[in-house]
Amino acid sequence: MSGWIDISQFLDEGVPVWPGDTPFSYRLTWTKEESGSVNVGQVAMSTHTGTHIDAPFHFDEEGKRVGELDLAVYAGPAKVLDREGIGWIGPETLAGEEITGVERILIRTGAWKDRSRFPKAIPPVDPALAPWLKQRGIRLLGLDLPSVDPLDSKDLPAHHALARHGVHILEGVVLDEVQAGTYELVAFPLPLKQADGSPVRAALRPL
Ligand SMILES: N[C@@H](CC(=O)c1ccccc1NC=O)C(=O)O
Ligand SMILES: [Zn+2]
Ligand SMILES: [Zn+2]
Repeated sequence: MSGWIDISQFLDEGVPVWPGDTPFSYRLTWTKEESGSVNVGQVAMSTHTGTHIDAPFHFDEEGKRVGELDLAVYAGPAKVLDREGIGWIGPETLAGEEITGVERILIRTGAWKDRSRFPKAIPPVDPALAPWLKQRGIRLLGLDLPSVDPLDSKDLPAHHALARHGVHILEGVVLDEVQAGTYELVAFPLPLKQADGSPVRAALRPL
C-alpha cells in the first residue's frame, strides 16, 4: 500500500456530467496496428467533469483562469469532516469543529449516493460560510458534490462569496471510504492555461 487514498472519480464514458454538458469520451486516434508503432488517444470532456476545481473565470468574466491559480492551495494539510445527511453547509453545520492549523477542509455529506447519475438535489453551501472560512484561514473548500450552489442556481451566490473571500473550490471528491481526520491532500489542476475549471487527480494520505 502506498498510503495514498484516491478520492477522484474515474473518468470513463460512465461518468455523469451536468445536464446537457459535453459527455466524456476517450478514444484512440490511431491504434498501434494503424500507426505501426503506438496507440494514441484523444479525450473530450467538460472542464467540470468528475473531481475538479473551479477557476473564478467559471462564474466571473474578470476572474482568474486555471493557469493563474496558486498551486500551493491544492496541496498540503487538509481536514476531512463527516457531515453525513446535512441539508445545507453553513457556519452552524461546522460550529464546534476545531479547524485551526489547516488551510483546506473537505466535507463528506454522503448526499451523492449513485455516482453513475447526476444528482437531482444537493445540500448547498450557505454564502455566509465564506467569511467564516476566511476568518479561520481556510483557502480551499472541497465537497463530495458537483456544485457548491443549488443545481438550479443561475447567480451562484456561494461560488461568488467563496471567491470574494479567497476560498478556492474543489468539487466531486469521493469520500465514501474516508474517515474524518487530518490528511495531506494533493489535487493539482491540469495546466489548462485559459480554462474555467479542470479535472484533478485528488488523493489523501493520513498525517
Ligand atoms: N457551477 C457548476 C457547473 C455549472 O454550473 C455548469 C456546468 C456545465 C454546464 C452548465 C453549468 N451550469 C449551467 O447553468 C460547477 O461548479 O461545476
Ligand atoms: Zn465546477
Ligand atoms: Zn462549482
